[in-house]
Amino acid sequence: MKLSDEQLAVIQAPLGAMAVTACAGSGKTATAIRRLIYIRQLMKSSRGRVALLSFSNVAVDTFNKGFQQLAINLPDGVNLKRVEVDTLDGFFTSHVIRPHAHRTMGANQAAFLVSGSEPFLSGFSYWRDGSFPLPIAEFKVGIADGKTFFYSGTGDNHELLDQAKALELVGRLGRTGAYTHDLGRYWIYKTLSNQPAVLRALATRYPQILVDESQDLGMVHQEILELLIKEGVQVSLIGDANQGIYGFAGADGSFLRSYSTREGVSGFELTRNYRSLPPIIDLANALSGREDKPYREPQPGGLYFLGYKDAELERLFDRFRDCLDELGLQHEQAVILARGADRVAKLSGEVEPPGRGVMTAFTEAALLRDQHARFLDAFKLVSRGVVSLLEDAPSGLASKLLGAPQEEWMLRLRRVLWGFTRDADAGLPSSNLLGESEWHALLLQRIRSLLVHIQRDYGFASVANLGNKLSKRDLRNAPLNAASPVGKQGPEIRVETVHQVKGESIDAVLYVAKKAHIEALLGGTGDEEGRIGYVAVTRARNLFWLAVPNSCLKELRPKLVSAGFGELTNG
Ligand SMILES: Nc1ncnc2c1ncn2[C@@H]1O[C@H](COP(=O)(O)OP(=O)(O)OP(=O)(O)O)[C@@H](O)[C@H]1O
Repeated sequence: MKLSDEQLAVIQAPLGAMAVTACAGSGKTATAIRRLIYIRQLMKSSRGRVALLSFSNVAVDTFNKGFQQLAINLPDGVNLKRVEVDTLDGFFTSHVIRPHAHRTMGANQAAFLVSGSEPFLSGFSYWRDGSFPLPIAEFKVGIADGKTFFYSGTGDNHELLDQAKALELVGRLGRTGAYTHDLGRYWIYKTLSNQPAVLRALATRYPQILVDESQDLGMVHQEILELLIKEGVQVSLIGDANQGIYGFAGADGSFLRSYSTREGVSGFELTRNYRSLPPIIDLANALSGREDKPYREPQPGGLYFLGYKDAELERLFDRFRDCLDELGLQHEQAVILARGADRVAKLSGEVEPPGRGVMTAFTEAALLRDQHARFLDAFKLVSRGVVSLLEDAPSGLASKLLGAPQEEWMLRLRRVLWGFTRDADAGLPSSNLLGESEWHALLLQRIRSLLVHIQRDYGFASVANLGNKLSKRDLRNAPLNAASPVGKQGPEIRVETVHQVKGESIDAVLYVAKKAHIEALLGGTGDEEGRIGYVAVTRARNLFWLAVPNSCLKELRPKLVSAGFGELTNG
């Protein structure tokens, strides 16, 4: 790969804090990895480490793969052991929460993550006059002028909580050692603020931190980074403010936008889009007001719109598949996008997991594993299911298994449950099997032997009414993954929300939109709905199809044509 001058300028800049504003498809991944290695080279024999932090495990995997490839050819002198890639939450969990937060929380054991569904959390609900109690898992944390506050809801729909009441609940939960995802950030901030030695040690160990996708940094993450900056850490931000689509979660992109104007921070730009064909970049430029340049030469593909109605989605998908075949694009390299999870479920004709109670957990886990390769979600369900079959499991066991257990026996048990979840041949049976006869019989047999193993090695007996709990009464004698008789078949191309494909490059995108989404897309990146449209458009390498409801086709046609879309007529 021949790096551009802009990419090289970022990679080879002298040591120091930087703000890199980059367009979609500009090779942030390749640039960030090389910068990471270059920083470590500049640090010479210093013992300090460099961390590259991002938001998703997928991004971390991509960075790690790229890093491994480059690392092979590096001279021995580069100290690659002192280079780390992690998610922001993963990084702060291992360096702050797990080893140190319990002291600030007042807990007598290491902190552990709870998902929100644990029964014991019902004792930590926030009671409001004349309304339902708010579960503590719905508490969100903000920071203004260095003071933390608790709220619930999102965006304009948020509700500031009674701070004294909320703080009492958070503190009481903290004393048990438990924290929810959102409260984790609160405890990181509190731990670093209240234990200066921990902050100092972290800053000494990681004098250089790069944050990718930094438009998604929320208020609390920003304040955590500010603490490190004050302590001398050089923080570099890389991101694209036009792709900020987590405003509802408190990330408004302002940290990235203003960072380059700070004293001591150098600003850089990446303005060449390596991903998309020129017509797609023209639209992205028009939406964002940028003038990014294409790298690829024109070739068949581009931007098109067509009408659809919900009753005829199959026809829409057929046409899309035909077009992929004509262009020689693989169906696996294409995606169908929708705005929300409900819509995704409808478009993909998703199969409802059959069963009740613990059986639903196992059937859903098998479907998640086999239909979506969502192993972690499947593991969570299997863990909860299995723990609910144990007579005398310690309280919070399922949550501890999902978090980061420290006790050796729990780590072993977690490995056993992971093995059971992943292995369709010896563990959780395949969802291709007939539900009532084959799948259920195998599940029962394997769960029984798993429980025997757990009793022998860990001392937990299983519940008495196992047969009842694992009843097959809701299973049909059809493959578990077969649609119910009234259900639809799926489109055979993966269907995702726009948020799920953030960061990806995809050959062909079909965005099945509603009128409001199209208007927002055409309105540009000034607001979050517009940025969501922008993210959808800029995932596409060769082809972007916008499916427009027939009911508003006439009204939107002129705007779409003037934005550069070609129309695909019916027939
Ligand atoms: N110098 C280069 N020459 C050729 N291809 C490049 C170069 N730099 C990056 N690319 C390619 O550009 C594509 C897009 O890169 P990448 O996915 O890192 O974009 P990104 O900046 O993260 O985009 P987004 O923010 O939209 O997700 C990748 O296929 C990558 O291999």
